[in-house]
Amino acid sequence: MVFVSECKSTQRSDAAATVACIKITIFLTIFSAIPLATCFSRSIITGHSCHDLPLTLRQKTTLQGWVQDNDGEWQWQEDDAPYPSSVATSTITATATPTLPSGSFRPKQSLGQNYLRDGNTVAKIVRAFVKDATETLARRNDGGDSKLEGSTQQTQRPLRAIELGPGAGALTDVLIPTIGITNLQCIEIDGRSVELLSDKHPELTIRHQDVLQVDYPSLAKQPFNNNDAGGPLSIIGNLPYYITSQILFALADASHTDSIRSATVTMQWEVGRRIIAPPSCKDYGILTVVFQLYADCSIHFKIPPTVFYPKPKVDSALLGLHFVGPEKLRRRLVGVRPEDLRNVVTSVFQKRRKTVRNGIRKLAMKVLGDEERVKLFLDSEPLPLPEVVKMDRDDGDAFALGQELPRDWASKRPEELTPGQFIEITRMLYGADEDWETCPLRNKVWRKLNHGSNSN
Ligand SMILES: C[S@@+](CC[C@H](N)C(=O)[O-])C[C@H]1O[C@@H](n2cnc3c(N)ncnc32)[C@H](O)[C@@H]1O
Repeated sequence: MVFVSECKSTQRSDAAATVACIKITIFLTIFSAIPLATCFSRSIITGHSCHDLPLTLRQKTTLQGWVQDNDGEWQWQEDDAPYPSSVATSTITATATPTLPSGSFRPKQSLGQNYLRDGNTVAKIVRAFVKDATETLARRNDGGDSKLEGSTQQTQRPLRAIELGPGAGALTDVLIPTIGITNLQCIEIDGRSVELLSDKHPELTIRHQDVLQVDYPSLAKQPFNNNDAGGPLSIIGNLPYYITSQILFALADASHTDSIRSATVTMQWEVGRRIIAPPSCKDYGILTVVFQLYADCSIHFKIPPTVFYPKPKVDSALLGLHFVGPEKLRRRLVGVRPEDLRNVVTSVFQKRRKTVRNGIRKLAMKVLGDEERVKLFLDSEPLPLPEVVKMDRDDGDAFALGQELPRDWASKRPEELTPGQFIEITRMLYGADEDWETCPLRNKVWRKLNHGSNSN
């Protein structure tokens, strides 16, 4: 358009010049549309977002990653896209589900408050939650009557649900008649929501608390009602996206004690893609390695911005995470300590464009102490697989099938290695507990040290 108006401003009467001008305009229009069209068609075919577009053509996001603080402790730096400003209230119809109390209840962007306003989506999320929670119990083959690690209590009920961030109760209102009010507890930081929900559902237990400070193992031991003796929890939540990764890492840690069995949670679409990414994909990273090791993960469905108030600029996903639990996790880790694995994956993914050799060198120096030993480690052949992994591999277990390291493992890029292969690298660098069946799984490995209770 700019080009056309410039052409007009010359006011040339020469017809040939005008025709040339129009041709150039058409050419430029087509030319500038090619990258967008390519990206659009590729995203339809592959489902991938257009990460490789220049920043001018896509939304700018903050960078993610692990950063080491002054104490040498790794901290996860959130990468979730900043929340866009609220859409004008006038564009939201009065029939939205649920309605927020008029006047006083303005969504707080700082708390990631994007409320569900579509009854169908609410119903789909609750259905997916019930499916995840019951399937996980069935997968473990124990009908839910298992003991929590470190507890003598038996669970009586298969479903004890925790809703994270209930807000004005869009999900809560449907969960209560579905699973029963005494089988549900909510955790919410916003006092306005706590008051609103307490008025609406006086019998509901709502914990006025920061979700990042929840001590899941002790929550799992507490009975929810008179017929309950405590037991594993099933999580549901339309999460506040600004702390998605931190919430998920806390759940992974809680699965060490079998305190959490399943999680059915919304998240930014791109974060969901990272969790389910296959190796050699640009979405593959720390979240992938951790959650494909700790859980069976799937995306239930994509959620458009239009079902939220205010509308976020990003698409969302509903994910189902079925935690494998301490027994299977120990079998997969074969004596490797999760904290050692964390050090390895955070080191190499900090330098994801470099080879594993370059990404792990500094950590190897810290662990092994001298250059010679580091060189030996980096040049060494993979260890023979532990017997239990061979057995699982022979049984066709998908995780074990991907565990063997290639001989040139050190010259691979981090995203080319499977979660099982990261376990093998960690075993080579740190060694592993011989008695893998009882190897300790600490309370805090993936979550931040200042989150949750101080026990470890
Ligand atoms: C995306 S909204 C979901 C609200 C409601 N469940 C819905 O779907 O309409 C996220 C909710 O999490 C709450 N929240 C945000 N940060 C929190 C935190 N650190 N601890 C507990 N709740 C938090 C917000 O106040 C809000 O109610």
